[in-house]
Amino acid sequence: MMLFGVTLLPYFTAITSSIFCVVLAVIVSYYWWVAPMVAYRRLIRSGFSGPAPRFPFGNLGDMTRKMSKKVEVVSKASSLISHDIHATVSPYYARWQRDHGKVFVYWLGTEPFLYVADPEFLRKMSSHVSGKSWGKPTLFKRDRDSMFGRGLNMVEGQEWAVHRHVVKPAFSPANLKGMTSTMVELTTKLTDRWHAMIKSGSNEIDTETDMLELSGEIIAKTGFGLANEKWREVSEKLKALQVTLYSSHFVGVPFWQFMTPKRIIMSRKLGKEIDRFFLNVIKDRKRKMADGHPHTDLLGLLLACSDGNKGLSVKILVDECKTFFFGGHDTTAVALSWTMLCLALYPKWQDELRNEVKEVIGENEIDYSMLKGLKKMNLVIKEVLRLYSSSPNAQRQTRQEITVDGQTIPKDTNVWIDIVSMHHDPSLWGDDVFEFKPERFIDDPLYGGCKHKMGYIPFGFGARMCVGRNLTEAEYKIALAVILPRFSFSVSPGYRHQPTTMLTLKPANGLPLIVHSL
Ligand code: HEM
Repeated sequence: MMLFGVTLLPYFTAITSSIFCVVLAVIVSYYWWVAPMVAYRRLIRSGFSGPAPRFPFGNLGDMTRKMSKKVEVVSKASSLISHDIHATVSPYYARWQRDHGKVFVYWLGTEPFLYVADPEFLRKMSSHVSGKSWGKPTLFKRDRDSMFGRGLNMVEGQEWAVHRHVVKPAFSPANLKGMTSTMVELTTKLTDRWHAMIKSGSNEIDTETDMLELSGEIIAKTGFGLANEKWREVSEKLKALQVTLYSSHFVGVPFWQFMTPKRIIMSRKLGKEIDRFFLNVIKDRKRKMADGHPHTDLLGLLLACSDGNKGLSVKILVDECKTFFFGGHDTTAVALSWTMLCLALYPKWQDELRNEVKEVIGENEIDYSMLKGLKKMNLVIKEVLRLYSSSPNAQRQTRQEITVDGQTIPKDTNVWIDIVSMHHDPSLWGDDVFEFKPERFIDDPLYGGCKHKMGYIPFGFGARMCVGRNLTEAEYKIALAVILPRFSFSVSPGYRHQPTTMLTLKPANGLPLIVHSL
């Protein structure tokens, strides 16, 4: 392009690039600064306070700094193990609570979150919101896409209602009854291995690893009909993905993906491999179903709903498989692991449960209908899930403006509900809050004497409450009913008590126990 003999192309290119940069800068600053700041100011004007954020890291600096100074509750003698774990698991929340109360605003990068550890506030906030009207934080949907995609725990609105309706029957008593013999068979296989190890002179067992393996195999066989050892491969990949996703301290910071490229590449790679695995599982099952194979397990139910125009797409089927495979084994495995620890710490309860199993089941084959007779075991599950909630928090995003006692929570606000904090709050549970006391659930089976009904929520709350809780109960009781009559166990001197959050609440240093055959 020429004007008065001068070529205009370089000017034109420079002007276009400048306009492009200005527009990009406006979009970026609007998206990452102006919009979150507007939402933040509305929360502050409504009376919420919180630690001061620093652009672009928000409060991540404090969170990672305090994380590295995390108190380590180390134990050589089991009497030194403390169940007062909130300040160990989330030291920053414990500290901010002291300064700002049980409801405050903090920032993950440029995303403000409303932190809630006050059950009355939670009740008021959620009382007029249906399951369909809750969202999930966009930040996590994006970050955890390779793990959950658009699986049940991440979707919302009508899509959530459809998914939930499809998967619910998989956890019906009739289906759980059908899974019992597989659960017994797999736990017995594990105990045979323990007997062999003990015979060969090695009686220290990493219970966490074994519980993960057990519940992985159970969900693989009962939920997806995977008859071979292939599930181990996907279980390993999901574990690696979990570690990869938790390896970044920059979640929520603009362009943070570029700060941790290895993490992004690794999580995408693992995500794709897991997708491929489940795609093959789905194809295989479709072939079998065409040959008349029954389909009452989770995968069968999902596939039965995938036919026709309104059915779940193959992509969503894969996402649900990932969601349930991960959700179905990690949570139950850690619940079983913490239970083994507590029973090792309190031999009185170990004996009581062992005697109960002998009374209720005796020499008979375990049948699903017998499980409800394990009443003391019920008390123990509840107390373990109070002290060591497998799911340490729940998250929501508001899809409508909500007002609580005159304070407005704007639409699209991220909400972080700290379950561990509420389960360890002396003002809700009394002076014995840090004691392991399953008997607190005898007179009050649902809430264990908690002063507020929303103060005990190991499986979440409202219509989005955990869909797999009956499966957990069955698996948990069957595993203990097989293990307890065969073994006694105590805490290994090598155990270092350090619960930590990695999506679920895990023992950071494994869970070695000393196991003896009975
Ligand atoms: C000890 C065991 C378990 C615990 C403590 C647990 C805890 C939770 C919690 C706290 C939530 C969030 C609820 C909310 O946002 O209000 C949840 C949701 C969920 N859980 Fe579990 N869970 C366990 C076992 C399982 C199992 C065995 C499965 C599947 C086989 C499962 C699948 C899910 C799914 C799919 C959701 C999302 C539900 C929805 O959004 O509608 N969970 N769970």
